[in-house]
Amino acid sequence: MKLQLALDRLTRGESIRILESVKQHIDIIEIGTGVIKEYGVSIIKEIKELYPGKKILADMKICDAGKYEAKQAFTAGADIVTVMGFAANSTIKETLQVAKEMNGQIMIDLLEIQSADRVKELSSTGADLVGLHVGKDKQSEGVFHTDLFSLIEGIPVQVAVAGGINSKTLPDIKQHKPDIVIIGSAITGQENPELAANTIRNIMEDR
Ligand SMILES: O=C([C@H](O)CO)[C@H](O)[C@H](O)COP(=O)(O)O
Repeated sequence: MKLQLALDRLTRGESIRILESVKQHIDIIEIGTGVIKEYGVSIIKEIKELYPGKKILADMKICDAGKYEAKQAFTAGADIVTVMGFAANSTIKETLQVAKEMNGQIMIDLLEIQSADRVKELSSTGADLVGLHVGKDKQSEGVFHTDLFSLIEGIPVQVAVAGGINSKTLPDIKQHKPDIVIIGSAITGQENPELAANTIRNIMEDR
């Protein structure tokens, strides 16, 4: 199980300060959609250069012009790029093709996808990594719940989970053995991000 740190709603300086304090606890650095919108894809390049040993996920949330946007992120140094599960199959396929050519990976964000049939269809296009995700705005109605795992039951995909996950909800989520746990605010929004990341890592590792 890998820990992905989501850098959202942060400045470049805040992102790097937090990364410096938590780097030993995390496996994947997610550069949030808003951060990419603020600084452009050059922030992907900058963070990859600072942390060459970490996988970088660019949360591009691609929903159209798949080839062009996936290329932008992979060229800048992303290892994984997100594409929305509601995008047209042609968009999904184009991004998967770019990932193959550029030795990267696509994570399909299942935000607001409610049908397992759609996940099956995505899997049949070649997608092998999906994200079960409760969006920031919807978290006021409830954060990530393990019920969401039913969407991928029996479908041969790796799974990431995201949406307000914290040290209290993680133990239950862990029982479902997700491949990647994505955590943002429960680390970046804390007074002591290093302590928060360490606590989360300890839960993941049963320490
Ligand atoms: O993808 C995300 C969201 O859509 C905001 O852009 C977050 O990175 C993801 O939800 C994890 O962040 P937290 O919910 O703060 O843990």
